[in-house]
Amino acid sequence: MVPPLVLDIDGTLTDAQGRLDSRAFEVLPTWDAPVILATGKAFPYPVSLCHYLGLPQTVIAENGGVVLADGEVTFTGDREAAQAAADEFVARGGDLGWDAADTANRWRETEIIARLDADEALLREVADEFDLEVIDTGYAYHIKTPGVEKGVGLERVCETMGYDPAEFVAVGDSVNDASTFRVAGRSFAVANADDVAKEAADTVLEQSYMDGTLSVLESLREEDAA
Ligand SMILES: O=C(O)COP(=O)(O)O
Ligand SMILES: [Mg+2]
Repeated sequence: MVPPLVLDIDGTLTDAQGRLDSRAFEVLPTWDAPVILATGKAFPYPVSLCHYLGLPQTVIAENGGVVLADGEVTFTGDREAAQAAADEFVARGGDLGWDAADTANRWRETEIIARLDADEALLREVADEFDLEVIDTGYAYHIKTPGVEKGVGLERVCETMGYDPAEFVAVGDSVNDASTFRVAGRSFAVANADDVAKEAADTVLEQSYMDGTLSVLESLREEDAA
């Protein structure tokens, strides 16, 4: 049997331009074990990706703030505090880089994000005053509740569905994947990963983006066939 997978989306299933790599449609629907998408993106993104991949909807969104397993959704993280911090950031002259109607925050339930060209020092200063943290995934700044992490989300999925986290193989590219790497049995950082992810991973891959991810999946299939 191939092992179950927990996969990051941006930087891991995408290309360098952030587009989903079409090879995901070949390899993931035919994977003969659970595939969990674990992302910093808002809830609708991984849900729709599962839908169009033809995968059961088991997702970790908003860096662990939202978990869907066995049809049950759980939310952790203080959205109101994140919103208050974001409002304060704007009141002090900061710019999140999106307006209220933007899809980046519109469906976000447990945290708020800012574009990477936002004033990072001010964002961190304000977040700190609200007992929140800021993480930089390479795709956005996330203003979030400390302790809400993808790895905790994976543990929740496993509790709900009766899986063992140690059986999972994780692939990811950034700081928000480090917690997943600690919980999963085996972990791989793609070559484009940031230093935190590379440090946390068991193995740093030679190839970037979906090329790296596919190299893991191919070797897992080879191990299974051996
Ligand atoms: O939402 C982000 O900032 C990054 O998303 P990811 O966790 O799928 O890489
Ligand atoms: Mg990523």
